[in-house]
Amino acid sequence: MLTVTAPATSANLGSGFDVFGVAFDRPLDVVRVERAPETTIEVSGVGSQYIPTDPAKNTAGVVAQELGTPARIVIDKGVRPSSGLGSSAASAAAAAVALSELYDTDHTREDLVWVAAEGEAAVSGSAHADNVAPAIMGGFTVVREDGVESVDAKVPLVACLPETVVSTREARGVLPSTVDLSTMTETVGNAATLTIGMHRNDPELIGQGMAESTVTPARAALIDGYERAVEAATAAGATGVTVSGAGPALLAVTHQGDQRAVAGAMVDAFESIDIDARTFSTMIGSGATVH
Ligand SMILES: Nc1ncnc2c1ncn2[C@@H]1O[C@H](COP(=O)(O)OP(=O)(O)O)[C@@H](O)[C@H]1O
Ligand SMILES: N[C@@H](CCOP(=O)(O)O)C(=O)O
Repeated sequence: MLTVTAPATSANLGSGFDVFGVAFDRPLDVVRVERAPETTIEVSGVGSQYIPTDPAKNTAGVVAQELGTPARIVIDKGVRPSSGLGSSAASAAAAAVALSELYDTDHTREDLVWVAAEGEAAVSGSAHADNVAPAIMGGFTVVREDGVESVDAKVPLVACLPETVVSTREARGVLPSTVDLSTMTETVGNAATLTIGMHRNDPELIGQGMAESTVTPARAALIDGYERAVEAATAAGATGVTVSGAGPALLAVTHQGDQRAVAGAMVDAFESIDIDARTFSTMIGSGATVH
């Protein structure tokens, strides 16, 4: 079978709601495909009991439908579902690259971003592409309606995943529908600062540019221990901390050498209120890889 891996990703980075994303080095989903008369899905791995095998409800199955590439699709989940680490996107991204390769379609990686986003639409109710873009293209990505830009940034990150579940669909439901002008100006300034930081591989600028005051507080309210974990990570040297995607994971940016301290501080903060948490220390990584 043809094997493709796609990584966990973190979307939004605070100031880039539905626009910014970064690829991790790990964890990864492994997707194997072979041609078949009709699409079937098998799922194993982390949280697989919560993932539908009906192709119409699984992001990888929706991708097969969109591409017109029926296949037996075998998914080994490394990215826990409903984590804020792009679990549904990792499968969609890996499936898009695998099926395109299997059927030798002439899609570019950017084309496949929009195909994989249809898989996301099927599970979250909106075709946001900010997880599938880095999962397919790697690096730091910027998604607009008419294109995807990517920067091969190298910056240390720590993701902290508490043992709670927040679905993207639920976390989109708590968002305000409007922002005022001064908030918009502040957010544009922060997003631009973050983008310059990515170009310079500068954790200070990226951390400052992650600040955001509309989406982040609404989502933080769904995560027990959020403020405590942010304070602990900041005291341990994180240059910025925000909600990863729709949560419940948190994303911290650090200087080289500070990841271990920041990871430990966040785990301790959650454990102090009896919530288990695990961390992933990673650099910004590559996108989907054919093996
Ligand atoms: N291949 C898949 N991998 C993970 N989740 C999937 C997949 N296909 C469908 N889902 C569904 O998507 C939801 C998880 O997606 P989402 O809430 O966006 O979380 P995440 O932030 O981890 O992507 C769950 O309801 C899950 O059952
Ligand atoms: N922009 C989306 C990103 C959702 O990411 P996920 O990893 O939680 O699926 C949003 O903020 O809703």
